[in-house]
Amino acid sequence: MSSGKLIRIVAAVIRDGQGRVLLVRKRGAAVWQQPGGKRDADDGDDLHTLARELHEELGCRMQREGAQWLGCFSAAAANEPGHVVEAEVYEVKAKGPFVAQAEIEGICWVDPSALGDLPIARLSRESILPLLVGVG
Ligand SMILES: Nc1nc2c([nH]c(=O)n2[C@H]2C[C@H](O)[C@@H](COP(=O)(O)OP(=O)(O)OP(=O)(O)O)O2)c(=O)[nH]1
Repeated sequence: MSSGKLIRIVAAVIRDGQGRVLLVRKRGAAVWQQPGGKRDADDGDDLHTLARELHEELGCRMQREGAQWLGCFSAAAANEPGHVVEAEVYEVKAKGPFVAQAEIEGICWVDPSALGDLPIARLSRESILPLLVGVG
């Protein structure tokens, strides 16, 4: 993808026992997206970024063991017009409860095969959630 400024993030797929996927909506944002975010200078690696972001957003503890890299995907960024988001995406397990923290307005669990007309960021709707249909 060539247009726009690039925002690099690390994003998480967290699933429940029924295969539903956890999405978050940031305060003031219109669309649902994967938990995660930009790397900090102090982060040792992608899983460190993810564990920090998941704790900040959801108050949960991520397990590094068993994390599975799903790929690197790009789309028009949801909350920053004119920017492109590029995400390293990992499926991870985390110990809940999952509770929306300050910067998060809400959380929801979606069935990737039945998204309906829920407003979902393009990266998730077009690249990440389709990978998960009928898997696990
Ligand atoms: N975290 C995340 N961001 C996404 C996804 N899809 C998507 O377009 N984005 C966009 C939203 C924002 O424009 C940008 C990431 O910003 P962010 O707000 O999540 O990152 P952050 O928490 O580290 O940001 P900041 O508050 O420190 O600026 O990428 C997604 O699935 N997860």
